[in-house]
Amino acid sequence: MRIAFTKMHGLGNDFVVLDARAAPLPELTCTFASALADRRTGIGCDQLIVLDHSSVADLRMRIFNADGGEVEACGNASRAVALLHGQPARIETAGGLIEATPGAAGISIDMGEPRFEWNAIPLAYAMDTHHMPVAWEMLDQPTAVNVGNPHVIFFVDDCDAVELDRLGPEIEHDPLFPQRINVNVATVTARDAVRLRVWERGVGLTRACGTGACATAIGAMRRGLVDRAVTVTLPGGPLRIEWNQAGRIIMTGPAAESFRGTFDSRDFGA
Ligand SMILES: N[C@@H](CCC[C@H](N)C(=O)O)C(=O)O
Repeated sequence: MRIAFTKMHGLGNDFVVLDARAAPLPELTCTFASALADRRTGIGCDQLIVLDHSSVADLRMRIFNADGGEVEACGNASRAVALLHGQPARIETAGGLIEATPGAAGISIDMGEPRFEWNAIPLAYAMDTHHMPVAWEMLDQPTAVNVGNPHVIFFVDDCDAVELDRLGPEIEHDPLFPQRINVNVATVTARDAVRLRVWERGVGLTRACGTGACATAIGAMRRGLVDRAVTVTLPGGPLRIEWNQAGRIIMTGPAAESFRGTFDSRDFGA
């Protein structure tokens, strides 16, 4: 079966986007998703995004990490999908309904409300999620936030100095996190500015993580380290994050289309 795809990215966090509304797709197995995402033998991406019809929104977005696992939310892909669809757009995800509108500095996404309860992160057992009494070497007392998907955030003096490629996988797979976790290391540089690096669950180090930026901004606001609107600068560039009066997270930033193509599904085990 020949399948059309669009290659897109948000700040270098890249996606292969398939549209099940345009033509039928093969079964979306873990093997198929990870084969497509493989940068040596596949098309290569951080996430496979599949669009489909929705009965509650304008469209539905399914998200598969590079390891093939299906997950609930992806901030950067939300902007990419909104760019493809046009805004305003209401997008159904496994993590909840999100809304995209055109913003002065790119596309704004209402990512919904953050959750902080230990079993909403989720953690394996009850614990204070604001200052978690845990440590992995020099990374200690993180905060945990669920913004549709699970994040743990460590505030450090210099996030560039953290060996995230070594500690990220260890923390991601710690039994404390029954659904695994996205690992964020952040440095607050001003009341409205944060630097961030992310080890993404099911992917590894990425150029940018939209939900990581949201979770980190909320974690920093909750600790009183920053004001209610901040610029979070990732290796791929900046995102503006606001926690508005209604308690909702608004993420604003760019998205871009890279190229379009087709592939034969049999080349990827489907
Ligand atoms: N790159 C994304 C996050 C994708 C999902 C994440 N790896 C997870 O497993 O939850 C973003 O921009 O938010």
